[in-house]
Amino acid sequence: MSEFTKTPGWLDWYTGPSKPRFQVPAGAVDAHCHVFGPGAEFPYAPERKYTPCDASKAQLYALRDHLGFARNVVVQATCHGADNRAMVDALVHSGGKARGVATVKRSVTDEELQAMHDAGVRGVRFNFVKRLVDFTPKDELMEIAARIHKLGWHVVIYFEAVDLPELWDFFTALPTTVVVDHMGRPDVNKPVDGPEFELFLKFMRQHPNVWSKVSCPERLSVTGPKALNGEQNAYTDVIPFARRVVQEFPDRVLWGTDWPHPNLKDHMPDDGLLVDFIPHIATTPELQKKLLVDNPMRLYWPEEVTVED
Ligand SMILES: O=C(O)c1cc(C(=O)O)oc(=O)c1
Repeated sequence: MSEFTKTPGWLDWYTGPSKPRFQVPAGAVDAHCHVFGPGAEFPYAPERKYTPCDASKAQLYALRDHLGFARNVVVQATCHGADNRAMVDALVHSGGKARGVATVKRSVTDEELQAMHDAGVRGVRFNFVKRLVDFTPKDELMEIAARIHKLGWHVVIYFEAVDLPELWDFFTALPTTVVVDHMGRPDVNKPVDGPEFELFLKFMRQHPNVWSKVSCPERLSVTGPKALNGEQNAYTDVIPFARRVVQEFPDRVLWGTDWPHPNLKDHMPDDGLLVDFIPHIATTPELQKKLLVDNPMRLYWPEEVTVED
């Protein structure tokens, strides 16, 4: 029994997801998902801002198989702080089918970084969403970025669209590949060709080292409809934003389920229907293969990618 009590109102992940109608290409990667604990084995961090339900590696990998994916990228969830044991445990029990993104402090040693690398970690996450984490000084983050750069890792950044102007100089000074979580959380009430999203597109246009996850429509959508009850046209208000990014930057986009969907307040999506969202944003087989196979393989399993000449 876990000693942890979930945050009031916590929504658990959806049990019994539907089988997607959209068949993902062979070798597809779910490039953004998490494990939570289980808390009895991997305690949640004292500094966490929420206490989730448990979501184990076995449950994650069962979902992977059910949805037709081949691999996962497990991103350290903020409820585990900089204690990466649950995520690393998931990687080492994946049979080489999972890579990870860690959260580290400046005090992390080179030996610890190397051990994480050996387990399959290939990036660190810098989080600027105030409801999720306390502020880490930018000079500390820059120091971490310089160290992980030497390992060939990248930086994953999570922030809200309104904060991009303030964070611009820091982000554009990062020496690594930079992967933006959930398209920088655009306000989809605003126009797709308005100044806020234009700034994000400019960020990607001017900086070829910046990639984006076109994930989390269930989090960004205001008007839905929700991915529930067989809905094949879910989250239509998010489609123009994600489609725009996929079309303009087809070689720098990633997709992930975001399972087990931390902190959703309104509904918990059927993950099978979330997969059916993909062809609405990557509209051709070529774009789908880049999004789901070629791009994540290049970033996370480059040693398996054969370069065609
Ligand atoms: O928006 C969120 O609440 C959220 C939280 C986390 C996390 O707690 O790590 O990760 C995500 O990708 C999204």
